[in-house]
Amino acid sequence: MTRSTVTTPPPGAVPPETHPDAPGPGQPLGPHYSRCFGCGPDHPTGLHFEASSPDGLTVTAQFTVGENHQGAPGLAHGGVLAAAMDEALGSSIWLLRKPYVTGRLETDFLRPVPVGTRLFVKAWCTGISGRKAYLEGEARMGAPDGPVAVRAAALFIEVTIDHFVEHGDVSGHEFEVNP
Ligand SMILES: CCCCCCCCCCCC(=O)SCCNC(=O)CCNC(=O)[C@H](O)C(C)(C)COP(=O)(O)OP(=O)(O)OC[C@H]1O[C@@H](n2cnc3c(N)ncnc32)[C@H](O)[C@@H]1OP(=O)(O)O
Repeated sequence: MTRSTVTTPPPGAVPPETHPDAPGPGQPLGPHYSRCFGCGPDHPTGLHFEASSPDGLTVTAQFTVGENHQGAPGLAHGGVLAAAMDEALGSSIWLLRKPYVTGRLETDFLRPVPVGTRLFVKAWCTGISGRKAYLEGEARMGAPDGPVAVRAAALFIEVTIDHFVEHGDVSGHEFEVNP
């Protein structure tokens, strides 16, 4: 995909290190918040991601594009697909068990995605530099080796828990700080 320097690891970036508390290979990652649009089982129209990590560094996830995810009639909305990429990328950096938020998200939309399509999403970290994490991902149609519909690259920024306490509403909610 066409990439900006903002989402490309700079010289000196180091590889990510999976936290020992992260789920083991093949174990489901589970939702970080029950009402998250990406992974929450209690979100009425969300993506209901089913995610795991085959190797402790990559995240693979699946969801089916539904009626509530349309832009043009019968086709997935690009913003929903971008949200799916954001969720997968955020899930992969949460394997480090440090809180990060999306600073920049770049997406290439390569194919239209009809309603009913099962999307196979994959995301991984390409490097860490200080508070900055560099991530890439892709979504394939119908199978893990199906045609690529979306590619993404992102810069995530490490924050403290205070970010969520100060800006969000964490009262009465059970959540993990990142997907
Ligand atoms: C309760 C439920 C919980 C759980 C909720 C979890 C939900 C997770 C869902 C998936 C993830 C998301 O969508 S998260 C939601 C979407 N994202 C957000 O809401 C983030 C909103 N933005 C921010 O809060 C802020 O801008 C931050 C934290 C990203 C950065 O602010 P900061 O902490 O003051 O840091 P700052 O000095 O500005 O930036 C640090 C370094 O990063 C660079 N940098 C920062 N942003 C960018 C950028 N867009 N493009 C390029 N570079 C950038 C700066 O140049 C700087 O580089 P240098 O000078 O050091 O070289």
